[in-house]
Amino acid sequence: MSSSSTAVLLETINFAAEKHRNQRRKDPDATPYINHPIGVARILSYEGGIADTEVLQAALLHDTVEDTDTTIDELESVFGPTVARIVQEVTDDKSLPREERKRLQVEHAPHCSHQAKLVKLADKLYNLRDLNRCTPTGWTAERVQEYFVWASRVTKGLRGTNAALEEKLQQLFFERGVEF
Ligand SMILES: Nc1nc2c(ncn2[C@@H]2O[C@H](COP(=O)(O)OP(=O)(O)O)[C@@H](OP(=O)(O)OP(=O)(O)O)[C@H]2O)c(=O)[nH]1
Ligand SMILES: [Mn+2]
Repeated sequence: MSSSSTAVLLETINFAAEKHRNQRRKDPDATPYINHPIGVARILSYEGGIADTEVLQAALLHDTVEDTDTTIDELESVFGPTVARIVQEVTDDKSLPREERKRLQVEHAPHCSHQAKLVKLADKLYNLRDLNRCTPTGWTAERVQEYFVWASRVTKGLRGTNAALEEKLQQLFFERGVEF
């Protein structure tokens, strides 16, 4: 693979797009899922000022292991150990019950690497903005509010990682009346 970061990022976007090709978001328009990982990487670059290529790659790939047939070993062989490790850190164990997965995110957030914390901040910021944009199919207003409350608990454990992203998250929690 070329060592230019532009070529590396294009290779990574293409890999993620192929992996998520049949997946859609839960919004009423069934937006292509790939819009989410691209948007998370773009938040890190454009709003967070992050230029670390491996963090941007991990953002692009962050839901491939959780939501597609991709394995951490595959990511390691294609993109190297650092990118694979960051994705591993932000991957939920889908064999666990939902409540347990949610609890573990709150518990683990403060212990993640700086690079993984950045991806987690941008992931939450994207998803909360998406909830403000429209309600996922089948979600009640209560479930949306619960997601904000839970996200604020995860985000508290990520403090001191990126001031710009944390301020934007804080504003979203404030608008919802959620303690942060
Ligand atoms: N807001 C929103 N979220 C959507 C939409 N479509 C898919 N999602 C995904 O749904 C997840 C949040 O829904 P939940 O019901 O709380 O989680 P679950 O799918 O893991 O059970 C997020 O997963 P994630 O990215 O892995 O993040 P996390 O919530 O697990 O941290 C988010 O990306 C959509 O239209 N709007
Ligand atoms: Mn995500």
